[in-house]
Amino acid sequence: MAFSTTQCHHKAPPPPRPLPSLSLNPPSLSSLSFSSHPSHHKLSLSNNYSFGYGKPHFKIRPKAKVMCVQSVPLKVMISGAPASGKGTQCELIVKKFGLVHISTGDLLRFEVSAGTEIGRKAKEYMNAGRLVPDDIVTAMVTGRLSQKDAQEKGWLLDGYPRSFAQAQSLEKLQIRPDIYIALDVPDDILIDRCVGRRLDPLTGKIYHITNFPPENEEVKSRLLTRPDDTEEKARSRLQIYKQNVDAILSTYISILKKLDGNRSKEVVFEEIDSLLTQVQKEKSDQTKIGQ
Ligand SMILES: Nc1ncnc2c1ncn2[C@@H]1O[C@H](COP(=O)(O)OP(=O)(O)OP(=O)(O)O)[C@@H](O)[C@H]1O
Ligand SMILES: Nc1ncnc2c1ncn2[C@@H]1O[C@H](COP(=O)(O)O)[C@@H](O)[C@H]1O
Repeated sequence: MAFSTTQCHHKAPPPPRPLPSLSLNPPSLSSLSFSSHPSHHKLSLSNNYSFGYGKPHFKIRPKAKVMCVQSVPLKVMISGAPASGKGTQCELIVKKFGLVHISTGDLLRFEVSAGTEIGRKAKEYMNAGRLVPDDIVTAMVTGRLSQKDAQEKGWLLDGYPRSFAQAQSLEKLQIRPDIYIALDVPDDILIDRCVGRRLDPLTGKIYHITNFPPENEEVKSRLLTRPDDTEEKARSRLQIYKQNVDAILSTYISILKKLDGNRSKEVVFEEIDSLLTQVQKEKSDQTKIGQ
């Protein structure tokens, strides 16, 4: 099959709200206003209410609290080497759980294609398959996590943290996921997945020339290749991943779930689905107990 070799700077369409006010300074904790306290999820009628004029002749004394239990937003981190299938699983997770997908790679590609100051700084690192400096990425992620949609619907962080320092930045802001999913895939498979990866700039869908070929000629004709998906750059990204992974995992060891990512995407998703459903249930049970 002949595939387009056009290079792209987009893995997905631009984020719902572009980030024009991205600053290189991370927002302070107070401006992030993360709150998952159970009391914020209930409406309590604890007062007595009287109706009528003069001496009240009708009084309501609700004995029970009236509660409005909302589903508790999930906070998920997904990690793994380049091309381990994070983006592919995120498409499926978002469809089922409605979380806000925050991919640092996508955010950076958006900045690059928009020609912003951040994009100009990030481009040389990305094209060389190196990590973009922490201060740039951390400001971008914390800014996005603090937006209303992510706080209300829950979030799915993909591609961050990628270094111990990045993990510590989130810890300092008390931003912790409920679960940390790590996809494990052998090196030779990762390289093949990188080199064969193609992206649809229109839908953001991720394809592979042999594993997931496009549905028709129209889609095929518009597929793009990421500039950092050459074998050489993929190997460099993999090496950087290996240098950092243990230190990052140590931060999330208590909530770490390691999964075999070298199975069909449907089978991998089945396992993720069951883990997230379990976490969601535990969170919602805890909220009910807290009320
Ligand atoms: N379970 C799977 N089996 C076979 N191929 C897969 C599987 N999951 C994803 N792929 C393919 O592997 C390639 C990389 O997938 P994807 O973009 O989801 O990885 P990623 O972890 O998000 O990568 P990166 O960190 O480099 O952005 C794509 O071409 C995708 O179609
Ligand atoms: N968390 C990150 N820290 C530094 N650099 C990053 C981070 N996330 C993404 N990048 C850069 O973007 C490319 C592509 O990322 P993908 O997650 O593979 O889409 C990556 O190689 C870094 O240069």
